[in-house]
Amino acid sequence: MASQLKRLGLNKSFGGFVTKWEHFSAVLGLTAKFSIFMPAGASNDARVHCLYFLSGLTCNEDNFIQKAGATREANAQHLAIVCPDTSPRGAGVPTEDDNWDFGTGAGFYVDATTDGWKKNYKMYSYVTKELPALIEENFPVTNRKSVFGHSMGGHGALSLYLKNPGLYQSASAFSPICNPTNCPWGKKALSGYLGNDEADWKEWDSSQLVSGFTGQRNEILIDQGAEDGFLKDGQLLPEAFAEACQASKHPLTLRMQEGYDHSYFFISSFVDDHIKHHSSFLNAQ
Ligand SMILES: N[C@@H](CCC(=O)N[C@@H](CSC=O)C(=O)NCC(=O)O)C(=O)O
Repeated sequence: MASQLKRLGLNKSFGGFVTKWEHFSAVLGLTAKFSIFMPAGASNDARVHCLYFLSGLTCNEDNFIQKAGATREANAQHLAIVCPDTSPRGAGVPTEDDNWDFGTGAGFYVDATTDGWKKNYKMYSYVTKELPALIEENFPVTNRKSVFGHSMGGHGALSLYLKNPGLYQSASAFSPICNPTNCPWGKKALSGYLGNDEADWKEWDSSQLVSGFTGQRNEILIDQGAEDGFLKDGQLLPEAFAEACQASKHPLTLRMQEGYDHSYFFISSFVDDHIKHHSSFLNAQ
């Protein structure tokens, strides 16, 4: 194991292992943490494909791996799961801890360009470039990967997949922020990280990116709780993404799940379906 990684935790789960790590991120300019699940039997002679899970507002590298109950099915499908943090920590921007939906815990998986934020808030480059390189160098994984996420992380999963044709085999999301240029969370984050020119926001909005996607149009799976308060508040806008997919002929399964909310009770109820969805693409060859 390369010396740039410091192990912070180790737990056995369904035959595999969850470990937690700290490293210095050159992209973020700060120490960063991530969790990773490695299924039983993974080794340098038996490398496994990798799922990246992007968490939502207020989360860190622990929420999904501890609360979603994903390790049983990941072990069964012989898939690793990597869970990065949701923002840089301790960047020292004066207002970064003032809001739960902007700044710390709310990096939105973009590369910031505005003064104050642009030095450290580079979660897009961290998740798409630096972290996979680190994982592929230090763990028994292939470079074949897929991405999924929740809420802000659902926006991250869809936008990273659509912005990087061929990088990910598949994408899925739980209650994603589908159209950030048109909802309060998204407008706040995109104006704060990118500035007030709305033309600059479009390249981070999945509902606008889907028409220009040049990769293989593999089916996207979205689960959305019908009783989700953030859906009712107009933060998620799944109908905008469904319309964009229909116009672009991008295959989409959008499941409205009766009675479910925005929580990890909802995520854990359907997480096995998402892991099987990704396995059908990742393990197809
Ligand atoms: N009161 C909540 C509000 C924040 C919240 O609901 N965060 C969600 C993601 S919302 C969109 O990105 C979440 O995943 N929370 C963590 C959890 O473990 O449930 C709060 O302060 O958590």
